[in-house]
Amino acid sequence: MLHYNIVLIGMMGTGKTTVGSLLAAETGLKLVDLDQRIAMEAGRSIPDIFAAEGEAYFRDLESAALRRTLQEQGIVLATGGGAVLREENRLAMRDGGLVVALQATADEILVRVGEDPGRPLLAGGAKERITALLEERKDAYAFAHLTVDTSGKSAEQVAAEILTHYRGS
Ligand SMILES: Nc1ncnc2c1ncn2[C@@H]1O[C@H](COP(=O)(O)OP(=O)(O)OP(=O)(O)O)[C@@H](O)[C@H]1O
Ligand SMILES: O=C(O)C1=C[C@@H](O)[C@@H](O)[C@H](O)C1
Ligand SMILES: [Mg+2]
Repeated sequence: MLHYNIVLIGMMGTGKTTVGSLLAAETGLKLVDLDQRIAMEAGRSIPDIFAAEGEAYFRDLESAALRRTLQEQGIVLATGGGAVLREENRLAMRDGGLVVALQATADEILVRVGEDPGRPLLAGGAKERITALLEERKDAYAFAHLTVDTSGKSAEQVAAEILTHYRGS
């Protein structure tokens, strides 16, 4: 098999954690959620890190955690929505596993995440922020080996689609 790890990328609310957990259950790979790992290692929540230290500090923690995590084998890695922003991260992901981008429309993302205060980058108008971030980041998500449109599909359908590719890769 060419790729052992599966790396899920995509905007907030595209289903990385949900689909990642289904993939882990189906394959026996271990689910690692990068946001959860960063928060656990820092001993505080992601909104707290953003508020106290700023986004650049969070991105440094994220890059370091990503690099370390990708040294593991046999994982499904659900990354944070902005983990693709740095080129070094994109290269590490492509080297580290089958990179799958999950896509959804801004309207669908809004329904899924609501006005969640746990997502600092959506503060001050979730719909506008989601639309702007999707536009800003569309090139950054395009490096994936596989892109799956999740609109109108259940998380189970999305996971099944990914597994077909994973098993054939
Ligand atoms: N294919 C889907 N169809 C409908 N709802 C979904 C789908 N996938 C996930 N969801 C729901 O959308 C919400 C967000 O999903 P999830 O937390 O998995 O996204 P995420 O990509 O991990 O977001 P974040 O980047 O913020 O961690 C959850 O309530 C989840 O149940
Ligand atoms: O899209 C983003 O930039 C983010 C997404 C979340 O997963 C977290 O990593 C954090 O809230 C930043
Ligand atoms: Mg998640």
